[in-house]
Parts: sequence; C-alpha cells; structure tokens
Amino acid sequence: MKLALLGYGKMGQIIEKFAVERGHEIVLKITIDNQEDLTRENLKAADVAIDFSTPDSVLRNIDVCFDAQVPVVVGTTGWYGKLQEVKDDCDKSNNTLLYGSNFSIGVNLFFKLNQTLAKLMNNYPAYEVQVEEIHHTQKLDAPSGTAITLAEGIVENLERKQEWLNEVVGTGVELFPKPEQLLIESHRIENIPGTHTVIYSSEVDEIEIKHTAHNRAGFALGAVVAAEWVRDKKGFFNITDIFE
Ligand SMILES: NC(=O)C1=CN([C@@H]2O[C@H](COP(=O)(O)OP(=O)(O)OC[C@H]3O[C@@H](n4cnc5c(N)ncnc54)[C@H](OP(=O)(O)O)[C@@H]3O)[C@@H](O)[C@H]2O)C=CC1
Ligand SMILES: O=C(O)C1=N[C@H](C(=O)O)C[C@H](O)C1
Repeated sequence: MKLALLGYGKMGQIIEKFAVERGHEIVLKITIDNQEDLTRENLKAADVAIDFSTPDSVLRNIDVCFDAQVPVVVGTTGWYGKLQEVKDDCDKSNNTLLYGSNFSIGVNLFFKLNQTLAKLMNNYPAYEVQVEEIHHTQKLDAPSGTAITLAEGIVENLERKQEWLNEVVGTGVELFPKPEQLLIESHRIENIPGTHTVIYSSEVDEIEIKHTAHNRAGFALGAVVAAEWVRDKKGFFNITDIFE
C-alpha cells in the first residue's frame, strides 16, 4: 500500500521503517519545512495517510485528507477538544479517520485493566485514585493523550469521580482536587518514551497498575497495522475498534 507520512519526526521515522518492512511504500513525507507540499493532488497518490505531527498542525492535515478523500490514521495527541467536530466533518463528507491516544498493544490491554479496576473500586471507597504520566521533555501536550484515555476510563466506571484535572509537576502550580475530581500528574524527564501509572491509595496500602514503554516501536507498529486495517473502511474509528 502507498502511505503518506504527515510528520516525520521521532515517530514518523520509525513508522517508515516498519511500513517498508511490511511491504508498503512511502509516497509523501511532510515536515514543518515542506508543509506546502501537503495538497489534495499530492495526497491522492497515497492509499492512507498517517499523521504523527503536532497539536497545532493536525487539524489542518486532517482537513486536507478529507478534501482528498484519503483515509487518515491520527496518532497525534493534544487535539481531543475538537474530536466531536472532526467526527461530524468525517461523517458528513463520507470520509475515514482512525485515531488513538496510544497504538501499542500493551497500552490497549492496560486500558481494559484500568476500566475493570475502576469498576471494582466502587465497592472500596477507602481508596483515593490518581493517574501519573512521565514523558520526554520535547512533548508539546499535557496531559498525555494516553493519560486522558485512562482518566476517562476511570470517570466512566468509578462513580465517585466526575472529572479530571491536570497538574504539570515543576511549573510551581499545585492543584488541590475536590473528592469528585481525579488528578492527572504530568512529569517531563529527558528521554522517557512514555510511562503511565494508575494508583489507588488507602490509609493502609496501595495498588498500582503501570505501563512502561521501553521504546517507540510498539506505537509505530500499531500505527502501520491500523493503516492496513482502515484502508478499505468508511467512517470514524478508534484504535480500540481494532482490538475489539
Ligand atoms: N498515538 C500514539 O501511539 C502516539 C502518539 N504520539 C504523538 O504523535 C505526535 C508526534 O510525536 P513525535 O513524532 O514524538 O514528535 P516529533 O516532534 O518528533 O515530530 C513531529 C513532526 O511533525 C512535524 N511537523 C511540524 N509541523 C508540521 C506541519 N505543519 N505539518 C506536518 N508536520 C509537521 C515536525 O517537523 P520538523 O521535523 O520539521 O520539526 C516533525 O517531523 C505527538 O502528538 C505525540 O503525542 C507519539 C507517540 C505515540
Ligand atoms: O508524545 C509522546 O511521545 C507520546 N504521546 C502519546 C500520548 O500523548 O499519550 C503516546 C505515548 O505515550 C508517547
């Protein structure tokens, strides 16, 4: 299959490696320096576009994919406030988009564990819950998309939590969540590909579930598999649709 890579940074380059290994061809690579090459005409050479760019550029990239009627896999995070708008555009224009805060198999298993644990905890009010995420210092968004998915999994399944709020550690701003608010703590440390922990803490003990990415390979392979899966489909999908 012919692929367009929208964003060719840390992720785009590993995605290229897995895509070529699996017999695909890269027909277009877009970075900040050649953004003007992202046109409907150029995109039409691709069967699927894969976007791992930036929160500021992703919405325009999606628009161009919709205009060209090219299915797009979106790994970029930091735009989920616009999710409903993008879904409406996708449906109205009869297009195809698959997005996911995390394309690795391990994290998608972790999402399920998180939901199950949150349900169990309805019977155990002595436990307070918190989400922690650690990423490299170049990350542009906080909290991470994965942490948002984890927090939503908790809010949807644990009755005593109604919304999440985010504290970026080291900025000097400390938050004091109300009992119905779930704290997501973000840490930025050199060279960490992505670590997520859900912690339930009581007076007497603590239960933690944790996912640690050793590198970016799991995310990149997942994105290529997602492109293969979505190629001949129409509609708006999440990575969890592949795992169902
Ligand atoms: N869903 C998932 O599983 C994962 C998601 N991510 C997300 O993917 C995104 C990218 O991550 P990562 O590769 O680490 O980031 P990088 O900063 O390494 O790469 C971003 C790329 O986007 C390019 N870019 C900047 N502006 C534009 C534009 N206007 N159009 C197209 N490309 C542009 C940059 O160009 P230049 O090189 O010239 O600066 C760079 O090539 C982030 O949002 C991150 O959170 C990351 C890992 C896994
Ligand atoms: O920016 C990153 O690096 C990552 N971003 C994704 C996120 O925001 O959750 C996925 C992964 O954790 C790496």
